[in-house]
Amino acid sequence: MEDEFAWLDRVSPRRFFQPNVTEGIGDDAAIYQTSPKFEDILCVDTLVEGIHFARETMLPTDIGYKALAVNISDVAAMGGSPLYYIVSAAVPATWTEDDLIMIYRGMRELGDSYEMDLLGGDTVSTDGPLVLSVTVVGRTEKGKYLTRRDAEAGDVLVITGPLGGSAAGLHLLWNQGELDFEDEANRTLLQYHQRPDPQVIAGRMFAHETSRAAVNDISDGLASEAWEIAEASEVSLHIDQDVLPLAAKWHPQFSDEQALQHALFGGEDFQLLAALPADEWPALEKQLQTEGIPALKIGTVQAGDPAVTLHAEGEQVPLLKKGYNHFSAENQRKGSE
Ligand SMILES: Nc1ncnc2c1ncn2[C@@H]1O[C@H](COP(=O)(O)OP(=O)(O)OP(=O)(O)O)[C@@H](O)[C@H]1O
Ligand SMILES: Cc1ncc(C[n+]2csc(CCOP(=O)(O)O)c2C)c(N)n1
Ligand SMILES: [Mg+2]
Ligand SMILES: [Mg+2]
Ligand SMILES: [Mg+2]
Repeated sequence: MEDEFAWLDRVSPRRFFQPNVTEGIGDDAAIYQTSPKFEDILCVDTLVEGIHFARETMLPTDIGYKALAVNISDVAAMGGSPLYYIVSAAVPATWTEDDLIMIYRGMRELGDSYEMDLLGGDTVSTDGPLVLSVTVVGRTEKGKYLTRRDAEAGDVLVITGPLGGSAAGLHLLWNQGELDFEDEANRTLLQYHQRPDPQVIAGRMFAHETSRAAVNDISDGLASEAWEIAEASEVSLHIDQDVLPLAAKWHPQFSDEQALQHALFGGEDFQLLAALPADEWPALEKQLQTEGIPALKIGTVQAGDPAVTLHAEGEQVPLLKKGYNHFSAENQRKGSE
């Protein structure tokens, strides 16, 4: 298999039996209406040992925290609040009962902060790696959910915070023999990788404080997620390289070019990327700042065939639709080592 999604189209149902489904396969999460006031949000993401984490890169508490965080991030990208979660764990003999308790402690730490309830799950043994699959249910007010389809020419393109921190943190973990965990600059990058902060408040603001917004969370890298908005909305996105908030910009270990590559293609940052009407941005920016969210305008939306262009020093370069692909030759090799 070379592509994560080519086959999906062939198995996607062409119609729904249930009349209350409003969004099926295709966005960050599914949406179905459950009451006159609300729509429910449903999503699942999986973390696999050796692919998403390793014993060397994450404590059991971090693994649990991140397994839930990546799902809350998809709820945030739909403009909702997370409510419930269930967990499927495939556990090899190399992981102890204490490890599992710590994984659940990490999940609970984050879940409690959102007043989410753990409602169930499933546990099986495996002779493969540890696999954790978390399903989250969230909710948003009727008609208020956000898709990737609503970007229009003239919009501003906004990001909720620094990019590339997760990839830089992972790079430190793998490549820095004696990593100084007391160093503040290192700790910041490790935190981005090990305990990403899903942008629920920002997602709620995009849903409620704009007349329209197209939103995606950054799991596979800015380039890849920008392309998803460009394709779903049939617009051309223009990103200004000089204003991109690079998480590793001031870290002595990374060159500016490395920090940029991590931001564009690294992934797992879990910031929200949003396109919204330009005249609504100044007021929203102030509201986001009041909440302590360092959101920034990083570009614009223009009419044209789906494309993403990076502007730097008077030059424009097309940004490749490159991001983390589970089935690329590179990642296949890594997985089988
Ligand atoms: N195996 C699958 N079966 C059915 N639908 C799937 C499957 N894998 C993905 N999807 C659907 O495809 C869409 C895109 O999934 P994808 O996992 O890329 O979204 P995401 O969670 O935003 O990204 P990431 O997994 O990188 O965090 C979603 O609507 C998802 O429900
Ligand atoms: C040990 C280890 N090696 C590599 C990575 C990097 N990584 C794994 S999956 C992924 C993209 C998001 O996945 P998904 O599309 O499933 O959300 C990235 C950037 C990691 N986190 N840990
Ligand atoms: Mg997503
Ligand atoms: Mg997913
Ligand atoms: Mg996801």
